[in-house]
Amino acid sequence: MKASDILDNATFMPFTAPPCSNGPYEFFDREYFIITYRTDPEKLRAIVPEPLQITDEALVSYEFIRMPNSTGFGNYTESGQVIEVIDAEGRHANYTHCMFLDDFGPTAGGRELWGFPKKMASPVLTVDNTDTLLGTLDYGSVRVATGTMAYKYDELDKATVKANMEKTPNYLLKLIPHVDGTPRICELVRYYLTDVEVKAAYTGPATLQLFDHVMAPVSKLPVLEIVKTSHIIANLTLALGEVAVDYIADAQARPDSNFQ
Ligand SMILES: CC(=O)CC(=O)O
Repeated sequence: MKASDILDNATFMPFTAPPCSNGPYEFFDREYFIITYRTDPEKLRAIVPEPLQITDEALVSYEFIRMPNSTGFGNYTESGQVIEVIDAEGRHANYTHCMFLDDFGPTAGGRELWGFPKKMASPVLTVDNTDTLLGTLDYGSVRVATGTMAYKYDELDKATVKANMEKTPNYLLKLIPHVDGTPRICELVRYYLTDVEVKAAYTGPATLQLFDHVMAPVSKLPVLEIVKTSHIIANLTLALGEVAVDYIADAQARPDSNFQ
């Protein structure tokens, strides 16, 4: 195979059977169950990368997301934690801390393309006992998260939900090592959700329990108080990302730096 042929198709590995398509990445009936809670600000400060800053409220959204119908990634579920932050431009933004999926395609593609911090596990989002929205996350045989919410309790304004989803910048810390183990890509990546069509949006009383697991340490951001909840069904496109900060280039440009 010629180098030019490799470069023409150099996206995901394996080269001859990539785990996902090259996009666009559209989601139909994407269902979110989100429980936003207050946590320990010192624990957040220790993990949020600069120039992002935590908010005074120290909020984390624990999310269960069902994606029954996506282009390029399949039919899958994910669960994890997103931290509310202020970005360098002073905007309210999201920083994805960890996500656990049951589908290899978006796990590999999400890591390699945008830098989503995804691992494989077993999340479930369902309606239980007819009246309860239930989200669970198991890592191997161990339960690490359980969320419950009253099903379709109080309706939210769909236009407000759509506006918030589209205007909020989302950030990721993309890390890809060089073959010698040193950092090759170390970037803060920004992406947006586009073409959002909100089909249903509800809020209601909820509970969230997080349990200790060394490989899925969601309980390291403890639940102090639940402050808001939502259950949203929407069609949307996950847009490609842009590099907000290149930490390696910035370090190399500093005159006092010994980072090569
Ligand atoms: C790649 C993805 O799967 C993105 C997402 O989690 O929405």
